[in-house]
Amino acid sequence: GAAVDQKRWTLNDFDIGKPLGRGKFGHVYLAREKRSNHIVALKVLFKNQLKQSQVEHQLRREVEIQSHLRHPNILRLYGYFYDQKRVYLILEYAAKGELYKELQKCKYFSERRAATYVASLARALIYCHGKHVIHRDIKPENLLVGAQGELKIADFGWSVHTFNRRRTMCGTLDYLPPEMVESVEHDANVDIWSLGILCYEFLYGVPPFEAKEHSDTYRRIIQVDLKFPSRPVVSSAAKDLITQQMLVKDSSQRLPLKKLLEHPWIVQNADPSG
Ligand SMILES: Cn1ncc2ncnc(NCCc3cnc(NC(=O)Nc4cccc(C(F)(F)F)c4)s3)c21
Repeated sequence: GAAVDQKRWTLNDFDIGKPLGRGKFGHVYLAREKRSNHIVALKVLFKNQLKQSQVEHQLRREVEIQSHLRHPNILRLYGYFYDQKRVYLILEYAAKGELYKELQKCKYFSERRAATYVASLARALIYCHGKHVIHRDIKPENLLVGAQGELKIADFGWSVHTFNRRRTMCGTLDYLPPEMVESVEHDANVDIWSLGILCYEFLYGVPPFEAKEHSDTYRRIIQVDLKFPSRPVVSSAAKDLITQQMLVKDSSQRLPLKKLLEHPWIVQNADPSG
């Protein structure tokens, strides 16, 4: 609630629990806010690393953007605080952890599970785009799973408000659409491309343009050099959605997210509760 946002937090307000994961800039811990017993995730970032990488402005933008986003499939950022050496992000705790670990464990997802996740992501992105926010870094590492198995998009460290579309390269290459790889102007349609990459990866266990060398991935993206392995067997409805509607080079020809939710493959396979 409002109280959570305005209060000046300090580390003393929390009991720190087990580590949940480690990122490039710091670790994430399970934590409990002492007064409310509210369980949260606490991401600890080291100021000197943020300074070295000149990303402080991105962090401020993330906190600003996230403070206005409220959606069941978007991980909440409740607030932040800092001390001498560190910045702390107070985050919603996703009890079932990182989606990519689940994907590694079961190699690939069923069409029902993949469609359910894609529909949840589409609803979250429709909500973000409605607020002129594009995430730009939709990949399994940024997807978490809540206690009821629901998907949560996390880490808006690369998100921007669409009025200032930036051209910097961001995140891993695998999920970037041609217009970002060619670093031309880009808009909310970049997230539809990334959702197409994710849909492919949910169904096959690997992203479609994966290659040993960056230069090969780059070329495969630009050429939309898409191949479907013969195993696992995937319905033609799913393949049509990916090839005809999402991984389309001309960003204006990609299926609008609202239409995606009406696509037969989604309607027939996605669990409506998300
Ligand atoms: C692993 N795990 N398991 C359960 C669980 N529950 C909740 N959270 C978890 N993990 C944390 C997920 C994150 C959410 N938001 C983030 N935001 C961020 O990391 N931002 C950020 C960092 C460094 C630099 C920049 C900058 F400056 F470049 F912008 C921005 S990380 C969990």
